[in-house]
Amino acid sequence: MRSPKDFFRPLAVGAPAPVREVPFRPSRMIHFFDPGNEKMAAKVPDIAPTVDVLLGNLEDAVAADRKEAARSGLVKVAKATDLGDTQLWTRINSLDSPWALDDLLTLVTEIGDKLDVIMVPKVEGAEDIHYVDRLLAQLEAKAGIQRPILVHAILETATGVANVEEIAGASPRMQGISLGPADLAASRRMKTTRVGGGHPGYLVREDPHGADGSAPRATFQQDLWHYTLARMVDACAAHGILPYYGPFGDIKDTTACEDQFRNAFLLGCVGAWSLHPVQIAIAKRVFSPSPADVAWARKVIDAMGDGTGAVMIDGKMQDDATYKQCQVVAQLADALAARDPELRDAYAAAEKE
Ligand SMILES: CC(C)(COP(=O)(O)OP(=O)(O)OC[C@H]1O[C@@H](n2cnc3c(N)ncnc32)[C@H](O)[C@@H]1OP(=O)(O)O)[C@@H](O)C(=O)NCCC(=O)NCCSC(=O)C[C@H](O)C(=O)O
Ligand SMILES: [Mg+2]
Repeated sequence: MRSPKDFFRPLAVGAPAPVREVPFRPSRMIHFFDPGNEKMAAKVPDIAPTVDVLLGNLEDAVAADRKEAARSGLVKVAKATDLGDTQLWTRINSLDSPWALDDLLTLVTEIGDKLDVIMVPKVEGAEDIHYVDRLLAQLEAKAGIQRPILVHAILETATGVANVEEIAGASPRMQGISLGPADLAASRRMKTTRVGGGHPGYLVREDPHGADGSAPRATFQQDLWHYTLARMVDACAAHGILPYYGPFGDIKDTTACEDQFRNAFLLGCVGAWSLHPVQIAIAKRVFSPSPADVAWARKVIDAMGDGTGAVMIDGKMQDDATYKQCQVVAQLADALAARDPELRDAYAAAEKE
């Protein structure tokens, strides 16, 4: 094992120095598109300004005989399009596939200077990240890339969940982790065939009640993903990287999509995947704190002065801990407002009320 002192050393001569802190860049929605699908790729110039992250997907949902078309399509899109301050990510094929190596070789050498983050699917342990880490350093050095490409892992196998803490801390390149509920369900042999979301059979039932115990008993659907998401959020927070909910496959059920995204937001996630244009606005709405919450957070911060002690505001006790909670909301609002003028105006208006 290498010395902890070497953690921030480049893994290849001539590769850029690793980042010491993951930069927080708004990433409320990671918008998936198939770069080999000409119709979808043609929409990129219009979609890019409406999303925080545009992701060229090379893995699942791209048919085996379209893998090369997707890879070369992404190179074409990246070279031809000015994405402004929208981030460009890709999801490469899984490390046990015959395509992953060529994905990395082609993308880093051809468009490495435009790629912000590489999403790696089906990560099972730190060794998967170490493999990608070294290879990226070699390719960055070869291509003369000036800043390190970051790595994002998808948590979508039972082994990956068991090792989530070591995955989160495996490399300074680690930018974040997303939940992949479809592959995870298969890996765990769960009996849901959905991509995220709940299941009507996963519920708790009210105790028997009524005179003879036969009154109708209410049931309450439970969240299949709560345990994994909470574990993932803790692992990410402990290692200073960013957690994301992943995909919601029932495109038509925008209400349940919004609920799933909001649960993730409240639990600590900074974004989710949008698979279809209709999910972009949902993610934007959910992962931006509401103007009322931001105004409240600023009110508490102002009232708390140096952030110590206790005060009462509108009947609610505030102290050092609520001050920190409010700072989380206010700092997120500042970062989003810097990118999103509409949001900036909404936050400013709410503060004046
Ligand atoms: C899901 C889709 C296949 C649906 O596509 P389609 O049937 O074409 O839907 P619509 O007719 O409603 O589309 C309307 C127009 O919008 C364009 N479109 C659709 N999706 C996108 C998109 N993502 N980006 C840009 N443009 C998009 C259509 O081309 C239509 O255009 P027009 O005809 O001109 O009006 C499709 O949305 C899709 O393929 N989405 C991405 C799917 C994907 O990436 N899946 C992989 C991620 S989820 C996953 O891998 C699981 C995870 O790993 C886990 O394990 O949990
Ligand atoms: Mg998957």
